[in-house]
Amino acid sequence: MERNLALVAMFAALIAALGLIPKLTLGFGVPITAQTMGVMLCGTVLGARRGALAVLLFLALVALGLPLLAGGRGGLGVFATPSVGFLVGWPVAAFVTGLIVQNWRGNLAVVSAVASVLGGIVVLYGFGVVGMAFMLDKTLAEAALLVTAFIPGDVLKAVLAGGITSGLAKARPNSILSRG
Ligand SMILES: O=C(O)CCCC[C@@H]1SC[C@@H]2NC(=O)N[C@@H]21
Repeated sequence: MERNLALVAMFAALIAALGLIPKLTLGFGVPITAQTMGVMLCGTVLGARRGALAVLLFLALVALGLPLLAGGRGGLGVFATPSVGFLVGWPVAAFVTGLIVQNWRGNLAVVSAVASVLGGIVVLYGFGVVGMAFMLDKTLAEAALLVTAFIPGDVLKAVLAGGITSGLAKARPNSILSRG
């Protein structure tokens, strides 16, 4: 129990730490950020439930005003930006990513990378597109076209998440809760 809580807090802190890497804000107001890789890692390492909880804890701290989003942003205002769909989708992305890793045996690096693509890109972009269409007053098709700008970076993050998860499993097998 205490160990679960500590790991959830540690991964919320990991997402915050990845926010120290400078973001690149695109013309339509949603940044390219390394924090998405933290969301993927929450799922691949902690599994569905604990991974989603870590992301929810991170978002709760952001909502309370802590400047933990890349570029030092925080507060309820960030949920009224074109990023809102992605932010709402982050816990779901971690959950789906974790669910896939928990249920799919096979090479951990490959499974984690593929799970990160499915949860952290396919599912997450669904939320992101709806949020962007709403906030930017665009059609779903127009918003979907805009998010393609994130694909190369996010695929790279998914591959990195796979490698990091597999490396962690070799160094500290007990830390991989998704394969418990
Ligand atoms: O910091 C924010 O405003 C939230 C950012 C949400 C960014 C989304 S997550 C998926 C896609 N990949 C990125 O690198 N950025 C977007």
